[in-house]
Amino acid sequence: MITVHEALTQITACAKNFGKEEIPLLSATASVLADDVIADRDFPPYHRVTMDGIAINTKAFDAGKRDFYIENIQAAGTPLQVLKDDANCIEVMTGAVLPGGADAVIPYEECNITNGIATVQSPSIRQYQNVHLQGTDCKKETVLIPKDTVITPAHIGIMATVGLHKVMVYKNPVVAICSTGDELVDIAATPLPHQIRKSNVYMLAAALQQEGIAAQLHHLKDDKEAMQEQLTTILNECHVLLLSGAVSKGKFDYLPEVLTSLGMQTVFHRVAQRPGKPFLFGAFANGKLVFGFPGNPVSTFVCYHIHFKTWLHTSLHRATKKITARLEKPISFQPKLSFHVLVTLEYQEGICYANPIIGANSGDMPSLINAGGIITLPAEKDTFEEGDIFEVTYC
Ligand SMILES: Nc1nc2c(c(=O)[nH]1)N[C@H]1C(S)=C(S)[C@@H](COP(=O)(O)OP(=O)(O)OC[C@H]3O[C@@H](n4cnc5c(N)ncnc54)[C@H](O)[C@@H]3O)O[C@H]1N2
Ligand code: MOO
Repeated sequence: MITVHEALTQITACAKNFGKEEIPLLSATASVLADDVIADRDFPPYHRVTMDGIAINTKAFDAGKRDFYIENIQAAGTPLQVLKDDANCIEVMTGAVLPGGADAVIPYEECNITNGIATVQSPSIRQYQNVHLQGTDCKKETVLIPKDTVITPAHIGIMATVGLHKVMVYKNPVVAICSTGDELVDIAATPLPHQIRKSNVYMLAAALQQEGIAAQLHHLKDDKEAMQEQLTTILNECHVLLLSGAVSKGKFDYLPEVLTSLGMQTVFHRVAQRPGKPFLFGAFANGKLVFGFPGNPVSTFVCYHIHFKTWLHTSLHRATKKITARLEKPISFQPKLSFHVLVTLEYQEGICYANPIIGANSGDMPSLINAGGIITLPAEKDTFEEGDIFEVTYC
């Protein structure tokens, strides 16, 4: 049985490049940028007026002039005007181009305007006051957002400002999710006493939605031939297959055998971890991958977040969001396995505290309700103290 570290190394080595694609700007949030976003012009692109008022030449003010004849009005969105006489002024609006010949803006609050003359009341002024000078935020051709950045709404705004109505992002893999097991019924059905609803696949589909991936859901019967047929079709239509269940030692856990008969090479089966010990990872010669998560809901959930997300994020050049937190309660754990502990996360006075959620077992779906993250405790130790600091994977 391999360690979690070895499993993650093998999974990372199977990271794939699914190419790039251009998508509409408004569909790009949460995708990963595949090209740098470059400033198409200076920011701001012209000397931008930042207060409504009058634009004057400071030399006239310094020479003692206070009464300025108003030549014209420069509204935002109108072409550049030029002072005909440096002793005059032009009324200007916020967002307008600073008129040629002017080098300061005096807000209306500091002027008196009567009969077309603006009398400046400010005791002193500064050159370029209330002017956002061209190129001071950044120059044309600057890399504004480097590739490999996860796109946020703020980035959408920046891309809109440089005129990108389409964005080059890394292409997501096509993911199929299969539930397995004859005890599982549709979520809309009323289960018989010996049945349960196939909740795990919805949990996986929802987690993938957070990555911007719409996965296809399927169900495999506990029947070898039917499984073989269905898997052949499903594998033809996806890059990666996520399975929940049928990977342990049960009499009807045919999946590993069926997948092998279809040509899958087992990269590893069983990892020294709890939950998720029977986790299966396989690869086909054509590059298609299989993540076989153990069916218990917490196992499926943890294997997705610890293992699949590592593969997905490496493939998509995306960093997995992690923080460090302090253990709020001591934990003891006997078997020599890495222990993935679900935790709640809470901030107190700026420090993040991780409170372990010790569920009944990995079939305890409700233990996921308050889970904010997962801490992976190393197999080499069995006691972990309150206050110990660990890296947390968000979930
Ligand atoms: N003899 C052994 N038995 C088991 C071992 C072992 O090493 N030796 N490992 C145990 C561990 S650990 C786990 S985890 C489970 C994993 O078993 P499978 O991956 O084969 O999963 P199933 O038996 O199909 O299901 C387990 C459990 O989860 C429920 N389940 C399955 N799929 C779904 C779904 N889509 N939605 C909701 N619930 C699901 C299923 O009904 C079972 O209750 O094996 C142990 N046994
Ligand atoms: O791994 Mo099983 O994952 O302990 O329930």
